[in-house]
Amino acid sequence: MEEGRQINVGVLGATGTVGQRFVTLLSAHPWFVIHKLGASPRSAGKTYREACSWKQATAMPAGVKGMVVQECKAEHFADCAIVFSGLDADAAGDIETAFRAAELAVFSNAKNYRRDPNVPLIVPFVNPGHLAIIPQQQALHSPPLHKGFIVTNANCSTTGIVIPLAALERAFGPLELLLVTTMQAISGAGYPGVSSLDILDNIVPHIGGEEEKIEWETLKILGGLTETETEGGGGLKAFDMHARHPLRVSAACNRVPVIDGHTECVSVRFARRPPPSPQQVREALAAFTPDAKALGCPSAPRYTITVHEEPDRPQPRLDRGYQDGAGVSVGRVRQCPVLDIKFVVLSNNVSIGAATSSIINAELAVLKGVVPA
Ligand SMILES: NC(=O)C1=CN([C@@H]2O[C@H](COP(=O)(O)OP(=O)(O)OC[C@H]3O[C@@H](n4cnc5c(N)ncnc54)[C@H](OP(=O)(O)O)[C@@H]3O)[C@@H](O)[C@H]2O)C=CC1
Ligand SMILES: N[C@@H](CC(=O)OP(=O)(O)O)C(=O)O
Repeated sequence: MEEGRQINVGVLGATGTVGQRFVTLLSAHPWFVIHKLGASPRSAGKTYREACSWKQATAMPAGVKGMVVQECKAEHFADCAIVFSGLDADAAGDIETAFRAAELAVFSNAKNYRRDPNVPLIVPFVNPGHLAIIPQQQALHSPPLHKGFIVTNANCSTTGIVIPLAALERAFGPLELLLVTTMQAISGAGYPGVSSLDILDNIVPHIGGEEEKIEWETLKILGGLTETETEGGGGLKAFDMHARHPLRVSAACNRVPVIDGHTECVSVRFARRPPPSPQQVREALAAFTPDAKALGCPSAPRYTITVHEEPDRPQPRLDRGYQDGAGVSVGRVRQCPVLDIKFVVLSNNVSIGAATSSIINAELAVLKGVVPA
């Protein structure tokens, strides 16, 4: 990335929970400059200040207050090199496809294209190599210039766990079994989210579709790209989740009365015997240095995984704001009498679970030359 170079970006769904986090982070970004904001037809034509019910702890950035919110039509965003999407999933499918067809680079939080074998599902500290599928996606979906593409990031609960899981696989080889129980914040449901009468003084032991997403997304992210022979003879890359990754996953998801920050209790079994000790696991987690850090992504946190020694950490209220929510916190690493090792993960669902991941994915794409700098 050329020194001092600025890249125009747009934010779709800019008025929502994730969109507001995008706006906050991008307003202070060294490369990306917010050029356009988009939301539903209900908000289009209003200034951002009028359209948005601002829920961030910091003030709305001065530079966006007077910007006029656009309808999410590609022609309004034609002069953006990158578009970040915090769109509601009901709207994201058609809009993101239209933006890709209009030759735009889309970095999406929505679930719609995560399963598509030609769309990378990227957690930036885990599988940036999956950006390699983009030329194939462009050839299929982005004629005539082959410039447009969609990159998705993962479900927020998946993101929180795959970061420590990737660190463990890098140090100790493949994982065989994973059991995870989540305690997910209300902000994960967007704004206005779960009604107060449902969530105060309560726990809701069901989040629609969440367990299935954790179970398959983990395999796509930790799995690899494989070459398959096509009729014409050329090698075609594809995500071959199950064949590549031996892991079996079971997730149980709960909504709890916490505003931000998903807490997850994880137990794992390693394929290699004997398994590592809790102390070896702590050291491997703390030492984990992802490519995003080595390559110099400006939004990568100093510590990807913070390992707590205190017996009562991590906690959402105390740990979700550390490093602006860009890393994950792990604690209570101990022996599991049923599998091998168990621990607790805390991740900020709106930051590393959503907007921060998308932004680092875009930084990686710029540094790797996928998006021209
Ligand atoms: N919250 C979280 O922790 C996480 C969320 N996600 C995903 O990110 C996406 C955004 O989530 P979140 O911010 O929580 O959701 P919100 O409900 O808070 O925001 C949704 C946004 O989508 C816009 N929108 C709704 N309908 C349309 C439409 N027809 N056309 C254009 N824009 C529309 C809304 O605009 P308007 O204000 O005008 O209605 C708003 O800006 C979702 O797909 C979600 O699943 C992923 C990971 C974590
Ligand atoms: N379902 C998550 C947030 C979310 O929107 O996930 P997804 O992007 O996978 O639909 C939660 O409620 O905490």
